[in-house]
Amino acid sequence: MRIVVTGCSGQLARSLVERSRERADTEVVTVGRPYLDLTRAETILPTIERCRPDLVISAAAYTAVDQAEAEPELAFAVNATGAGAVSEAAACLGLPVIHVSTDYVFDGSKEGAYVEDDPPAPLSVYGATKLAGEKAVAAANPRHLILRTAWVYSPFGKNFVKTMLRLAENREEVQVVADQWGNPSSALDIAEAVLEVAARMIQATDDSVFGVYHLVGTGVTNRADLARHVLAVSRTRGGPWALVRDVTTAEFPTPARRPANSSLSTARFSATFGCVMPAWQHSVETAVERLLRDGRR
Ligand SMILES: NC(=O)C1=CN([C@@H]2O[C@H](COP(=O)(O)OP(=O)(O)OC[C@H]3O[C@@H](n4cnc5c(N)ncnc54)[C@H](OP(=O)(O)O)[C@@H]3O)[C@@H](O)[C@H]2O)C=CC1
Ligand SMILES: Cc1cn([C@H]2C[C@H](O)[C@@H](COP(=O)(O)OP(=O)(O)O[C@H]3O[C@@H](C)C(=O)[C@@H](O)[C@H]3O)O2)c(=O)[nH]c1=O
Ligand SMILES: [Mg+2]
Repeated sequence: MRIVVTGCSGQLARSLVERSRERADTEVVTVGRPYLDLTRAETILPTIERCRPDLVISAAAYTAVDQAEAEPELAFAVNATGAGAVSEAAACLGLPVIHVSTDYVFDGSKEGAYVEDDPPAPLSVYGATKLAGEKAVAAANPRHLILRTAWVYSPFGKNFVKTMLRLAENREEVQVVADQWGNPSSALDIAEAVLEVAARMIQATDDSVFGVYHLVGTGVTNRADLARHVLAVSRTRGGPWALVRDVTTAEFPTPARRPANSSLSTARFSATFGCVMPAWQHSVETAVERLLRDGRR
């Protein structure tokens, strides 16, 4: 099977490429700017068509959560209009689409884990544009999976795990919010699960598998405890370390509001696809070890 993924340098795109190399029957091709630009609708269908894929993964997005507050039009163009156009292109070519969305569609006021049917109520421009993207993707192509993930980290690109290692190099202490709870998710683990379900989607003869699913690492934590785990692993492997001081969100103001609890239930995904994600602690350990060994890219 040949899969086209939007975005070339993205964490998930690069993880999909890496994981596909372990599968003889799977080829992943990434397409990005300038050839496929989500803000230039006319670039989308021809670029995807040229790759002759069996399935499209819509992973490219405007992911700068704070920056999005200052440029909502661009974030909307990429995350909503652009995502919808990718889904429509897939539909035109007779292909199913897997679109990646976020925990930030929720406001974080729920006690316990969000399920797929809980009402979304984004607090940020990024969250609102991703929610609009979900709707556009679903409207354009009935053969869609919308996978909401969260707190993604990997050896690639920008992410919280790499930020903590970098900060610890020059600081004795880092201040991290302890009142934001969620599910740290390894892009490599997500990629593995996505390639597993991709095959199922291509073969699906009825529409029952299509829809919205939550797909995150197993277990819930807060940002400060995540940082502490990253740096504890780093220290035992001879890497940088710093003390993590708990702060409140009020003490660490940012342009975008973020949910206090955006933990997601993966019960629907596991029940449908028989796939359980590794514990977040274990995957963080693997990622930190690799980052210390191979350097941060
Ligand atoms: N990172 C996270 O914590 C989470 C991410 N998600 C979602 O998962 C998906 C993958 O995230 P992740 O891999 O971390 O993203 P990254 O931020 O690592 O990569 C984003 C990708 O989108 C591409 N992109 C941005 N704008 C455009 C555009 N106009 N046209 C074409 N491509 C564009 C970038 O291209 P370029 O290489 O040219 O910059 C880049 O390849 C996204 O949909 C995101 O919303 C969901 C939950 C958590
Ligand atoms: C760097 C840093 C951040 N923080 C806080 C700020 C914020 O409230 C929280 C997370 O900060 P970040 O900006 O690293 O992460 P953020 O950009 O909010 O990450 C989000 O990205 C998008 C794409 C998603 O879809 C989400 O699932 C989520 O992963 O941690 C600290 O408390 N201390 C620090 O030193
Ligand atoms: Mg292969």
